[in-house]
Amino acid sequence: MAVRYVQSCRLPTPFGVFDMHGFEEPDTGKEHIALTLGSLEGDEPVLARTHSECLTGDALYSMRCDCGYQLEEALRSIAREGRGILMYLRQEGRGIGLLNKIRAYHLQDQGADTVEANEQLGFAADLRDYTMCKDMLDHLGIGRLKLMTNNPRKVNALRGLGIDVVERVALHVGRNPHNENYLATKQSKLGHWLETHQDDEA
Ligand SMILES: Nc1nc2c(ncn2[C@@H]2O[C@H](COP(=O)(O)OP(=O)(O)OP(=O)(O)O)[C@@H](O)[C@H]2O)c(=O)[nH]1
Ligand SMILES: [Zn+2]
Repeated sequence: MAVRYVQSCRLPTPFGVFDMHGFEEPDTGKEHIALTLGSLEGDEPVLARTHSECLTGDALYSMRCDCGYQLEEALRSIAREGRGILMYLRQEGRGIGLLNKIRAYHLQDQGADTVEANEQLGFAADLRDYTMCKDMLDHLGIGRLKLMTNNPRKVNALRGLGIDVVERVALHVGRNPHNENYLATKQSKLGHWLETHQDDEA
C-alpha cells in the first residue's frame, strides 16, 4: 500500500462543490488529495485528472508552464460533466521538489531547457511515481478512467499499475509567450502530445 486513507470533507469551489479525500504515504508522510464530484459508482468511465503539484503555476499564477491553466480546465470539465475525479499529487517539480525546481528554473533562465536543467542538477528528467493513484482509486471504487492529459508516460504508468485508462482526453490550454519553449521541449524530449489538432494516440 502506497497511501492510506485519512478523512474526507466538502470543498466548495467556483466550479462546483467537490468532496475532498485526504491520503497519506505512511513511509514518507507525504500527503495527497483527491477531489471528486458526483456519483462515481458503476462501469461508466470516470473523467479524471492526475495533477502533479506545481506551486508556482497552481497557486502563484506562473506563466512559465501550463499547470495552473490545466488545473482550472480540469476542474471546469469535471463540473461540466457532473462527475469526475482530480488527484492532486504532491510531487512538485516532476518529483525534485520546490527548491530544486527553483534551481532548475535558474538554469533555464540562463539557457538550459527543462530537461537539461534537471540533468545538470543530477536528476532524471522525470522522477514521478504514480503508485498512490491505484490506492486512491481503489479506495473510491473507481476502475475505469477517461484521463485528461497530454503526457504519454502518465498514461503508460497508470496502465502499468492496472488502472483501466479507456480514453485519453487532450488538455491543451495556457500556451503563452513565456511557456512556448517549455512546451516545445515537453513535446520534443518528453513526448507530450501537444499538437493543436484533436489527436487520439492513446
Ligand atoms: N523539474 C521541473 N519541473 C517542472 C518544470 N515545469 C513544471 N514542472 C513540474 O512538472 C509537473 C507537471 O508536469 P507536466 O509535464 O507539465 O505535466 P504532466 O502532468 O506530466 O502532463 P499533463 O498531464 O499533460 O499535464 C509539476 O510537478 C510541475 O511542478 C520545470 O521546468 N522543471
Ligand atoms: Zn507548472
